[in-house]
Amino acid sequence: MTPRPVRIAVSGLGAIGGSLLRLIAADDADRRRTHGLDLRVVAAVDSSGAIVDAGGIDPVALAAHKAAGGRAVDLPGATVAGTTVADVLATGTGIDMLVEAGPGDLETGGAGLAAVRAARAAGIPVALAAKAPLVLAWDELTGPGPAVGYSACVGGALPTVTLVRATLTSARATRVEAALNGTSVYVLSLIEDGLSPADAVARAQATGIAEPDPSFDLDGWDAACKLVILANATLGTRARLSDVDRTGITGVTRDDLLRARAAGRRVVPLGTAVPGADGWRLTVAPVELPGDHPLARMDAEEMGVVVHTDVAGRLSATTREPDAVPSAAAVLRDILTLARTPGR
Ligand SMILES: NC(=O)C1=CN([C@@H]2O[C@H](COP(=O)(O)OP(=O)(O)OC[C@H]3O[C@@H](n4cnc5c(N)ncnc54)[C@H](O)[C@@H]3O)[C@@H](O)[C@H]2O)C=CC1
Ligand SMILES: N[C@@H](CC=O)C(=O)O
Repeated sequence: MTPRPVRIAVSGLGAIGGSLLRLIAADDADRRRTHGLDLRVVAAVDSSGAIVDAGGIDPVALAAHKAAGGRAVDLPGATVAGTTVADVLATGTGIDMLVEAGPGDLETGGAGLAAVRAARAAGIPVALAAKAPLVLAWDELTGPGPAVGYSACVGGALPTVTLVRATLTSARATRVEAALNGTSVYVLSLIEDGLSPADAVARAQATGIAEPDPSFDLDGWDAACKLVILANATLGTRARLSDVDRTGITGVTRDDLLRARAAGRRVVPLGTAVPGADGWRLTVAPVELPGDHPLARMDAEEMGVVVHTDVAGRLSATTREPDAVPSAAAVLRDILTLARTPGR
């Protein structure tokens, strides 16, 4: 059977967008036969503006152009189409799916939330890497209308929401623990190894996992976003960012890390959800865990989640992600899932 075309607009062409372009380019004939889809990038947006090509933009050329520091609007042969996803949609270029992988704006949702809204208003499903739109507009984006995939928003390639939901089908969570900010795990580990905090952050940025403004990671905002999304998706609650009691990792010293290690313990940047009389209590903070805790055994490049339940035991899962590629793979997973959803 001929693979069905899926025409994709990618907004945000950095670590995630660039990795996704390469994964799409690597989607060879064998893989297309397996999943039955022919992924084509027909629009791309970065901070310079938007480009469209109904016949398909070469993902390898665009990824290489961006990696070399180029702007999307300067891609040779590209047709410029304004500056936003709404501008792209107005050109009438057929778009089947939006990938939103631009920067997060936790105040207003910024261009990311506007892009998601424009796509959904046009009947187009969205695969999100950016968390801010979901955190700010959970009910809207998970309510009626085109589907929104957000696998990459909750721990890279770890299918966190799927695993926790499946576990809680027949059980109640008594406590959820999530170490889902890879940058914080990595930075603490490098500091423990003797690097200065500044050098550790620079190394995290070089891998592509850190946010452009590292305070988003180090001050616990990213972990708080992930905890809010996980709680809303799996715990039957409607949490907001302001519900999270948040402490970042900047106060943790090498001495703290070594003292914990010498006592057989480990300092882990942890998001925690605990049921209380008034609903779920959500906390993000560096926590000293006993050495045999599943999240204390993670290495520098791992993230993980642990769900303690009443009758289904203790689920724990981790993922090792040295760069942004696994998160881009999670976006690709959402693209394929959304495109194969009946009714599309
Ligand atoms: N890097 C990672 O490992 C992961 C990142 N994310 C999220 O994915 C998003 C992208 O992350 P990265 O690729 O690491 O960031 P990045 O900083 O490497 O890339 C951001 C891209 O967005 C573009 N951009 C800026 N303003 C824009 C606008 N108004 N419209 C469209 N594009 C615009 C920039 O030109 C750049 O191409 C962020 O929201 C991040 O939180 C999610 C999972 C993992
Ligand atoms: N900055 C984030 C990237 C993924 O969401 C992290 O460090 O985990």
